[in-house]
Amino acid sequence: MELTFITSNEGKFREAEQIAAKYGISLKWKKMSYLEPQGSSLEEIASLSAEMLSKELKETFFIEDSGLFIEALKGFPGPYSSYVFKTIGNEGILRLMDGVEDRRAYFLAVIAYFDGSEVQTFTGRVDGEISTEMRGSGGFGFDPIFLYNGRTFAEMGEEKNAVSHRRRALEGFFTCLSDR
Ligand SMILES: O=c1nc[nH]c2c1ncn2[C@H]1C[C@H](O)[C@@H](COP(=O)(O)OP(=O)(O)OP(=O)(O)O)O1
Ligand SMILES: [Mg+2]
Repeated sequence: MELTFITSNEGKFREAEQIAAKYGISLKWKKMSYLEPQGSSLEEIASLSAEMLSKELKETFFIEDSGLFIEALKGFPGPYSSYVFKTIGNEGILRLMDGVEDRRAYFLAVIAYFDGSEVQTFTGRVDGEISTEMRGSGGFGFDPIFLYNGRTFAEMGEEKNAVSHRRRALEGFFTCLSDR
């Protein structure tokens, strides 16, 4: 089975491709950015984005909206993670967290799948902590500052795919497809 994944983010695509292969699914990368409406939750943003794209494209596809949510910062950067990463980046987040005791954070990924007639969403979450310094060279985005069981996602390499928010969201998606 082949599915089209629409994203401008190569890191997301590479990880999704590796995870899909474990389910015997191949992914076609439609590399493009798309309008992301402002929204209060990733679920809302992902489903609205997929609805808008479905009017434009006459094919089935899925997208993913994801983000880093930091408890001490009341969920920031959350739905604004892409913009925050491109502006202040990991260094900026570490500065905001300088001296903050509560390091709890989680990643969320929401897959929105358009099957030709409707949009369905699948959510994955992984809990961790914000490190006090950047560590590791693997992965992408906020991986160097996201600690999971003592290692950053950037230090975990492929092991990240076994526990990440992306793995958990895709697992729900692929399981639902196989039950159809
Ligand atoms: O596993 C991850 N490890 C580290 N950082 C991550 C991860 N997953 C999302 N992130 C961060 C970076 C990204 O820029 C933002 C998602 O923003 P998001 O709008 O979903 O993605 P994007 O703009 O990079 O690509 P696109 O919208 O074309 O799919 O959150
Ligand atoms: Mg985006």
